Amino acid sequence: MPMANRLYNVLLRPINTSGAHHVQGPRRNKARRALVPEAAGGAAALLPIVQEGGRDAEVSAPAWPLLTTPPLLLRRNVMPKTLDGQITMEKTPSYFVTNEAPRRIHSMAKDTKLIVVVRNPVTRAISDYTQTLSKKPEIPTFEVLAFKNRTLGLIDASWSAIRIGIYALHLENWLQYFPLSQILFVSGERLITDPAGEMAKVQDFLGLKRIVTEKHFYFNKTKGFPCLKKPEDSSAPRCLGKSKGRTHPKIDPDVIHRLRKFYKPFNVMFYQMTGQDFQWEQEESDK
Ligand SMILES: Nc1ncnc2c1ncn2[C@@H]1O[C@H](COP(=O)(O)OS(=O)(=O)O)[C@@H](OP(=O)(O)O)[C@H]1O
Repeated sequence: MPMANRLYNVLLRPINTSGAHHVQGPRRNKARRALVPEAAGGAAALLPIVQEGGRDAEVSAPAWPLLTTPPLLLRRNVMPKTLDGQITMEKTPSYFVTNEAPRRIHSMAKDTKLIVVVRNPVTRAISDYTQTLSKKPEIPTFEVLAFKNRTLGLIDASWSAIRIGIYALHLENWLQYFPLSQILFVSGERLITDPAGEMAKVQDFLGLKRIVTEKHFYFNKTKGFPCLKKPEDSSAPRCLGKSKGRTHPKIDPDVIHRLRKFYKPFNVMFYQMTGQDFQWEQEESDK
């Protein structure tokens, strides 16, 4: 591995339900670490930090799982060594909702920085469902899965697509081990409307130079999302893959309304816990 003033090893393992990035160093007492759980909010959209950072700062992106293979054999043993001034990132979507993840990560590296990408939990649930539907077209409709008893309006909070969006519940678990100051919450909505703005926050949080800026993005009309501009040494601009930014099925507005009501108290709790208002109540419609 080449020596460099700044070198980021990024461990990526997208699953699309929630995600995490881990930044760790070789001599553990000195090197920087960050771990980033997210909740199907678009963690992959943070990749420009790796891609562009890599161009200026030698980034390598091997794919290593971290916590998903039990026991956590402390993956740092298999993660690449990181030198002082380097950052190793790890992204495993299920971290945020895995009960034992905070304790394990804390025992491995308590100075790990966490980045959580969150979006409106109603949209997140539909996105999650859309992803499953693409792999298993025979599953029941969203409207059927969302309820324990539709007549009574009883939401099925045990369905993972719904449960993952109860962010306050999951965050409580993380706060037993990590202070809020060690966690950055990225808005999945702003990641789409203002990718450079969210990226600036991420870079500041990680103590990086703002390498990824507005000049790196453009809005791709065909994709319907921001994409990275064509790099000088490449022929094609880079959008995220086909599995990111799928068209969602049309969901019964009444079901959307009930889900919004269901999530509201949890969202409010989440805003209070994080000190950030994500304004999910103000959105008029979901995709
Ligand atoms: N730039 C850009 N391009 C495409 N998609 C974008 C982008 N920024 C955010 N998003 C949103 O990311 C959503 C998918 O995120 P995931 O959580 O599945 O990503 S990951 O699996 O954790 O990497 C994906 O959700 P869906 O629209 O439901 O597919 C997008 O809304």
